[in-house]
Amino acid sequence: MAFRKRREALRSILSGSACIRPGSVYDAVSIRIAEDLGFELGMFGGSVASLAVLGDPDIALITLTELAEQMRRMSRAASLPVLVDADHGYGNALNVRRTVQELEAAGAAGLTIEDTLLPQAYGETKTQLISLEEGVGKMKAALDGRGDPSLVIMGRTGAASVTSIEDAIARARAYEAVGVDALFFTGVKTRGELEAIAAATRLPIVLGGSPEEMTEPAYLGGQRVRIALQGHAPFAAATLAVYETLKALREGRSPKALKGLASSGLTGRVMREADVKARSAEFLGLENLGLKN
Ligand SMILES: O=C([O-])CC(=O)C(=O)O
Ligand SMILES: [Mg+2]
Repeated sequence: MAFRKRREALRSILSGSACIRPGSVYDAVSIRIAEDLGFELGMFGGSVASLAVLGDPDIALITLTELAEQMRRMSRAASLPVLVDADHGYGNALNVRRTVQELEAAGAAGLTIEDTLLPQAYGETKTQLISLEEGVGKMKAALDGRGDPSLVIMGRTGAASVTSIEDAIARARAYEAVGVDALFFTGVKTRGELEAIAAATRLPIVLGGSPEEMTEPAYLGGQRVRIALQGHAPFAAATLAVYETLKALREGRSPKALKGLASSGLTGRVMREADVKARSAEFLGLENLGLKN
């Protein structure tokens, strides 16, 4: 699927009336699995990008080049539209513009730019925000960096849990006014807060994590929430699986006695083996490569 089609698919989620749950993806294998399971959208979180690429926590150590390269690998592996968490845009507003260009070229369907001060400032233990004015400059730069008008640009704020709901609303309205496509909120804790946000804004809403009282899709859809994240359990599951497998091997279990491994059928699907087989027959003159379907 051409990148534009992926972006249009994300746009149609945003302009619809339902709230969807994206699949958390972080590499070529996870995006193919999410695509095969019928997810409408992949979410490439900054936290899992950092884990998958560096094995490090989410503290803005990953570089734009590393993030974009991982996105490019996913874009090649599958055609599922992906929303990328582009953190603070890897610097000031001029860096944001470059970030948008790189992620667009890497095939992202959409991306978020947030107003968190990153990396963490010296001596500050709590999350800090940049000013509303600087946030607006970043959103304008993001829109200016877009070459394909179908690329979705979301303004993201965590103000709800850092300063106040009023501040989150003021920031969202300012980002809305400069032309972002959607508003992404983290730290919204109650239905009352979400309803205040929905009443004061007009763009589609994306929620990055929602507490128990806000998980009902019909309720969320009614508040203009079009995408609600649900964490990054797949990465945690994969980590445990690798841990348990290596531990069992280290303890002397024979590879044949291991549990919880992907079947050859599942591995073959993930590798798109049937396609490889067909291409090998056509281009290499190999009718039987011995590949399993
Ligand atoms: O975007 C998300 O999925 C939430 C987030 O900030 C991260 O995981 O880094
Ligand atoms: Mg993040």
